Amino acid sequence: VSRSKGLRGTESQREPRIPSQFSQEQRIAMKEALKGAIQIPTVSFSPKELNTTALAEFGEYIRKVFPTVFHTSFIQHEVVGNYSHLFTIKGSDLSMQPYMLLAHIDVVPAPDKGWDVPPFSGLERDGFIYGRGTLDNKNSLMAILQALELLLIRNYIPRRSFFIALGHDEEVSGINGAQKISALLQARGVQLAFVVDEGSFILDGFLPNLKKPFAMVSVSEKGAINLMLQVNMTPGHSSAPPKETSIGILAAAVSRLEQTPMPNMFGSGPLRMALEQLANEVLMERNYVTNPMVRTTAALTMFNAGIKENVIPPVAEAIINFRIHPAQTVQEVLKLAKDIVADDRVQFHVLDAFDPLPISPSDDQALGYQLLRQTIQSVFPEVNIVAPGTCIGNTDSRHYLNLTTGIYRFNPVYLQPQSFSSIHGINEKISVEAYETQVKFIFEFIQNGDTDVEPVPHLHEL
Ligand SMILES: CCCCCCCCCCCCCCCCCC(=O)N[C@@H](Cc1ccccc1)C(=O)O
Ligand SMILES: [Zn+2]
Ligand SMILES: [Zn+2]
Repeated sequence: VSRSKGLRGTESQREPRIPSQFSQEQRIAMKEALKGAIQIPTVSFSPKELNTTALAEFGEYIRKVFPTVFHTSFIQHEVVGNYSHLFTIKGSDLSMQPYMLLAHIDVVPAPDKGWDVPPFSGLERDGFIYGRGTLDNKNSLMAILQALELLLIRNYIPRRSFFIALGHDEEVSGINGAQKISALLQARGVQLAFVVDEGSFILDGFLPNLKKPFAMVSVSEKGAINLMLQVNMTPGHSSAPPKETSIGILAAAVSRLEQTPMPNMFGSGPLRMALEQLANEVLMERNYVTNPMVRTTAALTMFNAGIKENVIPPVAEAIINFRIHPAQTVQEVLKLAKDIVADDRVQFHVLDAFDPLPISPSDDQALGYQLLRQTIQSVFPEVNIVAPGTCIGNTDSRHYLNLTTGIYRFNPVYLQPQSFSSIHGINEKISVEAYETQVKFIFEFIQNGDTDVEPVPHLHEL
C-alpha cells in the first residue's frame, strides 16, 4: 500500500515514450471495435458445449480489426486448441525476461430476460456500451490488442518481449485454451517474469468505512471443491413413508452447511496488512460481496432426487461448490464440512478440488506488482491506495503456475457493487470513457514494461 513510485522510470528507457493520446477518429474506432466483439456470441455453456462458430468468427474478427498486430514482423501469432490465440511479441533486448497479458474470448450465457438492451447487441446508451463480456472479459481482450495496434502504428518496438494469451474456454475451466498455451510455452522453455489477468478492479464502495476507491491487485485466488453429497436409502411405496427419506436427510445436511458459515479468517492471507487498516471485520462478513474475502464459502448449486411422485426415492444427491480462503486447504475444509453435516448416512464424493493459489510477491522487488502500481498511479492519479488482495473466483491465470511465481489479477476499471452484480448477471456494461482509459492503461503498461528492473524503495503508508 503506497503512493510513492517503486520503479525507476524514463531514465532507463532507451526509446522516447509514446504519449497515450488518441485522435477522435481512433477513439470512435476503438469503441466500435469493442461493440463488434460483444456482438459475436462466444458463449461457453459447458466444457463440451462451446459456440465454436462464434469462436471461429471471433478469430476472423480480430484479424480484421487489428491488421497491424497480425502483420508485424516481430509478432508471431498462433492458434492453440483450435480457438485460443497466442501472440509472441519479440522485444529488442532478449536479456529482459518476458511477461504475459491474459484475457478470455468466451462469455457466460445471457438470456435476454431482464436486460435493458439485448445482451449481444453491443448497443451504446447514455455513454455506456452494453452487453455480455463488456466487463468479463472482452473489454480486456480488445483493450490489449487495441493498445498494441495503436503502439505499432506509431512505430513502437518493445525492448522487453511479451506474450498475449487469449483463452477460449475460461468460463468452463480453461483446459483446452490456457492449459494448452501454458504447456506449449513450457515445452519451449519459456519462463515468465509475471502474468497479468482479470480478477480484480478498482473497488469503489465495497467497504462501508472506506469512502475512497482503492485498487486491489489480486496476488492469489481462492481454491475450490465441488463436493457431491449422496444419501442412499431403501426405496418403497409413498403411501407408507418411512420416518426419514434420502431427500429429507440430504436436505437437512445441505441446510446445515448453508446455515453454518466456515470460520472467519479475517487477518489471514494476502489481504492481511491492507484489510486490518482498511476494513471492519464484522461489517465485511455481513455483506455477501465482501464475505467471500474473509472466509471459505459454500454454495448449494445442484440438487437431484426422486424418480416418481409415489416412490420413496432410493438416492438423493446435491453438489456444493466451496471456494477456499487462502488460509485454508481442501483437506481442512472437507473436515469442517464433515463435522457440520455430522451424519454418516451422507456420503462425501469430491468431484474435483484444488487448494488456493500461491501468493505472488508484492514487495518492492516484485516487477509485475510494481509495474501495475506505477501504471495505476499515472493513469488513475486520484487512486492513492493500491493493495494486494485475493480473487474470489478462478481465472485462466492458474494454468500458468508452471511458468512464473508472479501472477497478478487486475482490471484497470472502476467497479461498484452494482456493476459487480452485472458480471455473469444482467445489464453488464462499461462506459465508453472507462474503456478508453483501459486502452490507455495498457498502452502505458506495455511501455512501462520496457523499464529496467531497478525497484526503488518506498515508504509504506495508507
Ligand atoms: C477488501 C475489499 C473486498 C471487496 C470485495 C469485492 C470483490 C469484488 C471483486 C470482483 C472480482 C470478481 C472477478 C472474479 C473473476 C472470476 C472469473 C470467473 O467467474 N471464473 C470462473 C471460472 C471457472 C472455474 C472453474 C470451473 C468453471 C469456471 C469461476 O467460477 O470462478
Ligand atoms: Zn472472466
Ligand atoms: Zn466470467
